[in-house]
Amino acid sequence: MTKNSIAVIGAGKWGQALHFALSQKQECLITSRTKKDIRNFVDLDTALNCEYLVIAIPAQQIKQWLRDNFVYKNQKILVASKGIEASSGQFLNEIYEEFVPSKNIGFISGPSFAAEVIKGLPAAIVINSKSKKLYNEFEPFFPNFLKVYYSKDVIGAEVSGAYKNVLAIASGICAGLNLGNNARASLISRGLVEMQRFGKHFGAKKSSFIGLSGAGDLFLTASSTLSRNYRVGLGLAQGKSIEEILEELGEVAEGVMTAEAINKLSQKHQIYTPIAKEVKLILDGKNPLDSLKDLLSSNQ
Ligand SMILES: NC(=O)C1=CN([C@@H]2O[C@H](COP(=O)(O)OP(=O)(O)OC[C@H]3O[C@@H](n4cnc5c(N)ncnc54)[C@H](OP(=O)(O)O)[C@@H]3O)[C@@H](O)[C@H]2O)C=CC1
Ligand SMILES: O=C(CO)COP(=O)(O)O
Repeated sequence: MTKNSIAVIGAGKWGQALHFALSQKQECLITSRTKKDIRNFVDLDTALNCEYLVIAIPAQQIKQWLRDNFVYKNQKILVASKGIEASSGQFLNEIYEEFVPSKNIGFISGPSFAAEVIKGLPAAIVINSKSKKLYNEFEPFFPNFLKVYYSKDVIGAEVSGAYKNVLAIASGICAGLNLGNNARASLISRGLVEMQRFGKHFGAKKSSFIGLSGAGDLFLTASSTLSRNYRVGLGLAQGKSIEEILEELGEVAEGVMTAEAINKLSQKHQIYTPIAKEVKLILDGKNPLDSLKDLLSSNQ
């Protein structure tokens, strides 16, 4: 293993933005499934030899990717994905811990559109890890335009990052149906309470939901057309099928599969998650306006 070296794995939108950011103060390698014309693009074996890895592969693909490709050599890992595996209902920290000890794993959270990070615009993010040492080692790699905070609340960050994508779909639907700003603000703030309730069940700290990881990322994603998940919601409001929307998008919208994961977990653990439930019903074909009426009307 090459000491003090860093690589990004997954050269999609977020992987490329993180690679840009992490290349400001030192050399940062990057690799991906598909070979790309990016500076310092290397093969996977070279990347896996780095001491520090940042992995930006969509949540639904992580387990298989780790099984097929990952070789643990005591690397320290930052997980950049935001989602919950739908087939198993497993959180990403549970999946990663089968391959890497938890002291070597951290999660990036907070409001951070790749399109802005790759322009060097300022943002604040959080590294969430059981190990403060891991944060101390990763933090100096980040450029000045990214302020990096530390939190121990791995599950709080994971639930926030994943859940806000589902709520962004709901918010996009509300906007697309022209139900007004009042309705959308109600939905977002009730969504914040809903994701906090869900997270609390799995041991998340309440404070994570009012900070950058929770409210910060939710407000960002649920109010901007830069968000893919929000745009999925706009498409659903126009009556497009989810297949058509995802085809047009050509990038991952984690909220789609995470809605399924949350519904699975809510049923199993009896957690009240009405917005995630309606998003899943809409994805399965329910009329979006009927759903929003069911969520927002006083006589329901
Ligand atoms: N975009 C953003 O603003 C942010 C995204 N995130 C999160 O980061 C994660 C990645 O998102 P993003 O980069 O934007 O998504 P993109 O759709 O832009 O890219 C996803 C990348 O994942 C790779 N990939 C897909 N399937 C596999 C697989 N089976 N095995 C290996 N690699 C695979 C692809 O690599 P290849 O091209 O080489 O085939 C693809 O480029 C998501 O969880 C997202 O929620 C988090 C914060 C911000
Ligand atoms: O997580 C994000 C910003 O923090 C990106 O959101 P989208 O995946 O909806 O574009």
